Amino acid sequence: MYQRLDLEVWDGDQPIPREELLKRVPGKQGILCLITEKIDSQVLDAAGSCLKVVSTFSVGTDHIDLEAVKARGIKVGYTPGVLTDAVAELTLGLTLATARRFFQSHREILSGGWEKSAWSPLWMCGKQLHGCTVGIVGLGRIGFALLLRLKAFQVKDILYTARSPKPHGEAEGGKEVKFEELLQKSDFVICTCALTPETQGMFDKRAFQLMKPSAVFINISRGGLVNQDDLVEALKGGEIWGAGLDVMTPEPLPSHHPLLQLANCTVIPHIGSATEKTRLDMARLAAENLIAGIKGTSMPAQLL
Ligand SMILES: O=CC(=O)O
Repeated sequence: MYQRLDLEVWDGDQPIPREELLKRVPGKQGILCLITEKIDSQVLDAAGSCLKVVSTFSVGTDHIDLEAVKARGIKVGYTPGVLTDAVAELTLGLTLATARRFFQSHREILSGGWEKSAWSPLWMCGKQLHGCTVGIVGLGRIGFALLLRLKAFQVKDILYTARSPKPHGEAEGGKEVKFEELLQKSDFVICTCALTPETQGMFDKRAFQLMKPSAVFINISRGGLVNQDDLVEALKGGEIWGAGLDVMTPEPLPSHHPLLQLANCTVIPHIGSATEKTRLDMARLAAENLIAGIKGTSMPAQLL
């Protein structure tokens, strides 16, 4: 039995402006949003009592006020699973790009630095994964997919933190430790955990001071996990060796931002899940969640 759904689509190049969103949501039964839209009480109230579902085109849901949604009995769909492999691959790529100074090396070619130094034994030296200890903060789907990939690099140890027991992490050779121990022992600290009120700002001055001065810090999760001023200081002061960021605050990062002035910081523009296949799979899943939420049938990926 077919049911007709009327769609109102924002197809601007930029995210929908807040005012426009507030103007368009009244009376809608479902909202399909991106991470660029803050879905809070104001939006939910503007939508009104017809609203049955918020379907986000993302695995992260920190842009949605989940308490406010829950209080109104509205369902939430998201896109876990379909992006795990793309993000795990990107994480590995960013780790290598940071540790082996890909972008810095490229800039050296463009600026004539290579012609000056030629091939020389210590020029552009970085860090290698082989034989190292890697710490994964948050062994969710993406953290675990990363763990599996890291094994192929023959790292020495893989440590991880997790909110609940992760026997599959141990079974694949990882070791669960406390956050502080992970920071102290890891040559690479890779953050893959969700942004929640508990994890907000967890990478602060104290965390960077606990890390080895030779440590590489990677964040592919959310910028809000990091106290960015503390990170800039840690990179400038040599408290850690380098950082690779796919996420930061704010996004987009202004082109004059201090993080972009640091030779030991590799920054890419939140492209973790950006492969053609993955973005299509996310689109399909978000649409299926939306339709199921409106029809009241079971959603393929329901968070609430
Ligand atoms: O950051 C992207 C996502 O949460 O899917």
